[in-house]
Amino acid sequence: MQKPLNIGLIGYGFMGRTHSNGYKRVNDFFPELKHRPVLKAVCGRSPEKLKAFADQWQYESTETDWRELIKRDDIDAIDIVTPNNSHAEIAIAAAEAGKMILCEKPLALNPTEGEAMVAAVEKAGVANSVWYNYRRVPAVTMAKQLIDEGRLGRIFHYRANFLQDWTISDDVPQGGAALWRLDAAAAGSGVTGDLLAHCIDTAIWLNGSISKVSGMTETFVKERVHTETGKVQPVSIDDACAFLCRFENGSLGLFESTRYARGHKALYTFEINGENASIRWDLHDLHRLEWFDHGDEGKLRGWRSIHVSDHDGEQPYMDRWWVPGLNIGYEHTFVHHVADFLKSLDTGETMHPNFRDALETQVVCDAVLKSAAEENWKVV
Ligand SMILES: NC(=O)C1=CN([C@@H]2O[C@H](COP(=O)(O)OP(=O)(O)OC[C@H]3O[C@@H](n4cnc5c(N)ncnc54)[C@H](OP(=O)(O)O)[C@@H]3O)[C@@H](O)[C@H]2O)C=CC1
Ligand SMILES: O=C1CO[C@H](CO)[C@@H](O)[C@@H]1O
Repeated sequence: MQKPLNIGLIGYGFMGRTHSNGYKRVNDFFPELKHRPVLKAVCGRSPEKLKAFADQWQYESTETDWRELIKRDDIDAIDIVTPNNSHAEIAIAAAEAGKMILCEKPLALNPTEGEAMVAAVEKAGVANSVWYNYRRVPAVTMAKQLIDEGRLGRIFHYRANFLQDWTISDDVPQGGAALWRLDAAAAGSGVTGDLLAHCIDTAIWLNGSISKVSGMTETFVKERVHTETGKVQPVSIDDACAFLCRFENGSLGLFESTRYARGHKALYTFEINGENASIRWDLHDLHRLEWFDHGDEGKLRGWRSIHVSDHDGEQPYMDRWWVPGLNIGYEHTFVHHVADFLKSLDTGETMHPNFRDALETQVVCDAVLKSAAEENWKVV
């Protein structure tokens, strides 16, 4: 008999759906887990949309004020899937109420908020995690295993991109419920916190801490209509950001993100070059890990395309799904995240990435933005 873990979800948009799907699916595919999420309550400010979501996803109850949700004795874990400017206030209140917390990325608007969040969860001793979900694409997890096994040897280069094209038109407004990502007050930053944060989280996980950065940003469309005021207002988020960095292990990094790469909707790629081998991964072909091994016999040496889908027990997560060779997708990364969170509760092991890990990413984002503004290198 599994122990119920009563979830209070705050926000019911894009991530509200991916997380709810994760909670519903997890025990079917990870039956050994000792906890079972229960969709106890969902919270949002628009009662009608909230009710429709609760009915569709079978939440037991709704709340229109997150403070009321946090006060409830029948909620064990608070899941924060609201815009970035509300993460800190909700998380700190939830920690003070002794709730476990799963928070969406980026952790906060800035490192000051992030530090207060880390202090709150660590003081309260509550389980916490941040949904940097791309770590749990099986091919990305396998890249981590190959690196940790020392197969790449000394690492020289890390490069990553996250490219989109949805804000190219001047007609896209900023702010309000749908377009909060273009409003610095709600989002904190543009592509740096929204997209590069994913690349930085993966990079720190795979290649260790970043010690110095030098960034540049651009805001291509300088003014947009604000959906709430109806007025044309300056745009203060970064539309594009690129940065160079040094990792503590001596390797060099090159990162780029933009919402102005025509033709790209959500292309996340990374490549790592080591002394003995290289790895390449692309979100649009997420099962595939490209692998070059200099130790291969000379005449057969070349890039291998490994389809990470074998359930012989050696490729991460895949033994939980279908027969070898069949694919899973984006949504499964959230199922894996929930599974690993529940496993951490079962075993007492620390879940990663947690608030402290996400603070490290937040600090790098902040240093990149400061470096771009001041046109100099920043020590992280
Ligand atoms: N891990 C990943 O890959 C991804 C992460 N994200 C992150 O997830 C978070 C949410 O993004 P997304 O789901 O796309 O956002 P959406 O705009 O789709 O949804 C936001 C939700 O938050 C609710 N909300 C806003 N303010 C409050 C409030 N004060 N109290 C209660 N509910 C509130 C809104 O409902 P209402 O208006 O009714 O209050 C809405 O349901 C962000 O931090 C984002 O960065 C997003 C996409 C992918
Ligand atoms: O991974 C992601 C994909 O793009 C979204 C924006 O469009 C991001 O918010 C998100 O974190």
